[in-house]
Amino acid sequence: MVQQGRQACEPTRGRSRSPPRSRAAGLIDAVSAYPGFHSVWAQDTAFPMTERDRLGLRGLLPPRVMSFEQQYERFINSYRSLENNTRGEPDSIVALAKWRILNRLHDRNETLYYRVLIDNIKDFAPIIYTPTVGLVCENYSGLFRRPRGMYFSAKDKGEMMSMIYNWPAEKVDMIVVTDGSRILGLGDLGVQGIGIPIGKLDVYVAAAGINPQKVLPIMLDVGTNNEKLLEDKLYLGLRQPRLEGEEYLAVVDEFMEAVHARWPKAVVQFEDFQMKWAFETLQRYRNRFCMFNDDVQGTAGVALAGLLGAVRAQGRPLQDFTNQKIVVAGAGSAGIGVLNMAKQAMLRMPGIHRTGEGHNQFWVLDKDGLITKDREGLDSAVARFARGHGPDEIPDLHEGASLVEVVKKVKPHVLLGLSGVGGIFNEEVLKAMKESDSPRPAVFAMSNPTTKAECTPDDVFKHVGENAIFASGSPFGNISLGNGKTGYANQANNMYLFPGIGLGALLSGARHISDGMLQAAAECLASYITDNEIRKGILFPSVSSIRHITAQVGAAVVRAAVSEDLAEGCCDVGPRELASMSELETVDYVARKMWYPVYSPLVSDK
Ligand SMILES: NC(=O)C1=CN([C@@H]2O[C@H](COP(=O)(O)OP(=O)(O)OC[C@H]3O[C@@H](n4cnc5c(N)ncnc54)[C@H](O)[C@@H]3O)[C@@H](O)[C@H]2O)C=CC1
Ligand SMILES: CC(=O)C(=O)O
Ligand SMILES: [Mg+2]
Repeated sequence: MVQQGRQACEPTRGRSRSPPRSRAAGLIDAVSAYPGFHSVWAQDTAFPMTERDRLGLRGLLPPRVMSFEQQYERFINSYRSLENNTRGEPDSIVALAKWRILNRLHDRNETLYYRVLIDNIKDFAPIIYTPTVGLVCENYSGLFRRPRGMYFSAKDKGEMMSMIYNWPAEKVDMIVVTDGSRILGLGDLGVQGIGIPIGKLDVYVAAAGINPQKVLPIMLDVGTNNEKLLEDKLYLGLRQPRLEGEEYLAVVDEFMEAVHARWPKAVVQFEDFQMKWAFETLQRYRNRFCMFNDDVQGTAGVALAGLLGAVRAQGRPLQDFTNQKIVVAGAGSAGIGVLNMAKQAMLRMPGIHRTGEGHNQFWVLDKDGLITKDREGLDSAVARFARGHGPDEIPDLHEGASLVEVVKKVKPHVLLGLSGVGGIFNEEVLKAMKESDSPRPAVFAMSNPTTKAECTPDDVFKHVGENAIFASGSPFGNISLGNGKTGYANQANNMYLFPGIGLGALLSGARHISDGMLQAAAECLASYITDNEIRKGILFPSVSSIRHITAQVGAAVVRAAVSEDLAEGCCDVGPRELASMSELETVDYVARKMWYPVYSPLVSDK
């Protein structure tokens, strides 16, 4: 019997990942056959003597057997020394050094890596996720040492159905796939975008307790339009312009069919696709496969939770959401996703049926300014939110009006940025927000990574005032406002939701991921924060509680799937058992399903 980690579901026994059952010269063969193998089963100096004998490792390790705790402490000490030794160096150098040390740990001992990550998620999320993951993607070809995940390229057309069986693990539960076309706010990074699925799946392991042997990061390399990368001698991707139209869709179709054929129950998360493909693929696959688009749907839920928090912070009842004036800078996949979900939420509020679909509390800007009905060639997804003219339109703003003009005239309750452009909430814009009609003006600078944030918390508390509420996509530190007061720098990132959406979808065995499941996830996050925290300006819980939050969100998603009759169950728990669970029992069930990293005997006598 082979084990690693602790999880209620049976651990994966992959083909080449299966550890040897007797004296294992085979261990070495397997290590060379697949580079990920070693780190999955490795315990390094913690291998007990009995296992060293059985695995043929006696003499290949120093004689002293260390405990897991000692290895853990040794790593944390090295990490802290690195922090001390790099103090004063440029941020990017320090961040990459930290990423390297963590990545090396991952490559040699996955169990220790994930334990360190889970226990220190607040410290390490900014390294394995935003903002450092952005820097890693920008430099990926140069940083490359060993592969993680799978790569399907335009040249693999017709081969994907057999290629998918090259992945050595027998079972895969969670897949994050990108085509690298819009990596954070950094644009087209081609094959180098693989860093994003890797980072998102590390968050899945840490937050949702998905067994790392059952996750699969995937890059669909359909070329790149990034000239700098095409000219870079080290660039690891296809050197050709991006496929477009039917040629592009044929690649994604073939990939989705291949995944579904091998792992019909796997949840597929689409990540960082440029807007046109984000929406097109979502519509194309969402009723056929268990998939979702994190940028469109995960972000929307997190933003909605923040918007509802901003209403509560004003001391207003939630129904007052329908009267909130919201200015959104960015009409891309994330911005439009947020607007759609916020609009749906408004339409569900009591009283709104009077005005219905025509009710428009949003002012949306893109790179050409305010979007009005005068704009030519508007995409239908955006047109829904275009402002009109006439006596009902107060204030009357012209097509293409600038952000500062819009903020000055609208006096919004919330200013939300998903533009991918750093610094556009400048001093003039923030000073205009001071005149907001809200007693707690809210500014959400949600673009990533940090360099692309529309503003910083310092700017907000300085120019908008101490009553302001701030949230950003990448982490910032809180601000001391003097007199013992704190300006809270909330992190409004889809990491609060996607792990719970994925885990809930998986455990419910849902055929697809419905709007109701996504809405349940958002409402669960929104209700997580207490009134007392909200009054202080805290809209989102600490990242340190992410595993707890994810259990709650996951359970909310399971229950929604059950109530919509979409759940088919998972492992040995069927839909009837899921339906019979109370709310608390569902949370408990979801939490018990989470994998937790501990060493287990690799070889037992059975
Ligand atoms: N905090 C979070 O959880 C998330 C943050 N994001 C961030 O949101 C940003 C945008 O992502 P997508 O919508 O997918 O990109 P996108 O490329 O689809 O859309 C960007 C939009 O911003 C507009 N824009 C550009 N310059 C502008 C300006 N000066 N003023 C107003 N609008 C401007 C563009 O015209 C476009 O409509 C990225 O930085 C991404 O990292 C995305 C998903 C989740
Ligand atoms: C957080 C995220 O998904 C993004 O910035 O694209
Ligand atoms: Mg994303």
